[in-house]
Amino acid sequence: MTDSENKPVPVPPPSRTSLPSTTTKKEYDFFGVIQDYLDEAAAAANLELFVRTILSQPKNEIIVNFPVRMDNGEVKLFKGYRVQHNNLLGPFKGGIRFHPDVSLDDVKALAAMMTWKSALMRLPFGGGKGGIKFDPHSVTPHELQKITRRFTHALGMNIGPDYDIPAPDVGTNGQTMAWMMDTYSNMIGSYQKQSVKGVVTGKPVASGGTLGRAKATAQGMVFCLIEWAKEHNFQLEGKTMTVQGFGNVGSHTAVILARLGVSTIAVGDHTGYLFNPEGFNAHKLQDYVQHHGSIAGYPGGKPISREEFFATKADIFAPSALENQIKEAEARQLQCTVIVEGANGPTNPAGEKILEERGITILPDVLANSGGVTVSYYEWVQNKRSESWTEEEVDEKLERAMERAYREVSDYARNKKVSLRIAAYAIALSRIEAVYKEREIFP
Ligand SMILES: NC(=O)C1=CN([C@@H]2O[C@H](COP(=O)(O)OP(=O)(O)OC[C@H]3O[C@@H](n4cnc5c(N)ncnc54)[C@H](OP(=O)(O)O)[C@@H]3O)[C@@H](O)[C@H]2O)C=CC1
Ligand SMILES: O=C(O)CCC(=O)C(=O)O
Repeated sequence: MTDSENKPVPVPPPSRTSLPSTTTKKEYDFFGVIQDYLDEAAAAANLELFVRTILSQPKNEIIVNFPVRMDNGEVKLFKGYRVQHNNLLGPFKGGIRFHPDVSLDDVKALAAMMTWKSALMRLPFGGGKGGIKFDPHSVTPHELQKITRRFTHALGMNIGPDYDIPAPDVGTNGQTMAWMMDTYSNMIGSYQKQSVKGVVTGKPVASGGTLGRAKATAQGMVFCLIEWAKEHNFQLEGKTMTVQGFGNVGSHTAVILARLGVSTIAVGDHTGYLFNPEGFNAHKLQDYVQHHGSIAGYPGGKPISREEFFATKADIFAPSALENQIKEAEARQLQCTVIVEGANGPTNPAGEKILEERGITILPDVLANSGGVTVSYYEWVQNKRSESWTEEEVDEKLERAMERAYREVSDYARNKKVSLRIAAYAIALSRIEAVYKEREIFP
């Protein structure tokens, strides 16, 4: 094939402005960024315009306002979202975020990314995402439970084990999923009041969760990094890493990589950043965060500024907090060889351009963090079949899935001369397109 045959065919602009946003314009247009990647990947994959048009907006955007009586007797109104982007390949699937910055447009971006992730990983799922706009750190455990249950009740039949299956994301965890499952089961579960385990994934193991889901996103990132390292003769043992966000994804990444001889020398969360040139004891720090809620006050590191954190020389950077963290300034400061995106959308396009110019590799979110939804699928299958797989079985399956996905993305990127991110999007889009075409939805 000649280079000119490989060139993306220009296609007309998409219909992204056809539907107005229902939220006020934010400083960072996350959904717009995801649409720009969609355009770029659509051109690389020579995607039919009708497919791109369908995928440019979510199928359903659900907004619920629901009241909760707080511990002091006051009734507060909360705003929750569930965006169902696409369900061509299977039920809508994706996490639930509790965070003060949750907005409809951001949830739309995250829901679209779930559609690409599921397709890339060959899962029989589509994409969805949800959230509630509030700070889970600012309420009591009792209030948190009531907010979760009220939200689930407000969503009602908009979720379901064969329709739309939530999972944890920022600010939520296995406990949140157990409350959601219980509320849904009580609401829907027939006269026998059966547990509808498959309505959510990421549950605690005793409540029908799978072994290996808690660490799955991090484990998938590590498998992806190992594949990249093999391809580039990059010896992981003895390398250093910095991690932004020390919750589920960030802390497990540090713990798993520590076993492979990678030392985490700087970490950060919303309370600040810490540096330890000798390397943190990732296990101890994870334990500390689980008991104290953040890294603040951890005795094993020196407080540093955000700028110092980004300028810390380390071989690997694992952004594992929120979107739009690596902008132009951070991209210039970073001194790593490879970035493994645990967070969704941590690098903005301006930052990405600079990183590319500087020769820093990005293992993109839709590939690198797809271990979470992949193991969620394993959990859903176990729930359907009333099975319990061992952690080894789960890890082995995940390893094979990540190896295959990495190979496909890396080969595509090389052949088509596009970034790993655009390659991952393009592969996903082509799979979705093939199904739309086979089903001949516009006869
Ligand atoms: N959980 C999963 O299975 C998956 C998660 N992801 C993505 O990974 C990322 C992290 O998710 P997860 O680990 O589950 O969430 P958690 O809530 O467990 O952890 C989030 C971490 O990010 C930190 N953080 C929040 N805001 C900031 C900020 N402004 N600056 C620095 N740190 C901040 C939090 O700090 P603090 O606790 O102090 O607020 C916390 O340490 C998200 O982008 C999510 O979408 C992707 C795939 C799957
Ligand atoms: O496990 C899941 O279903 C969703 C994980 C998720 O929200 C994500 O990959 O961003």
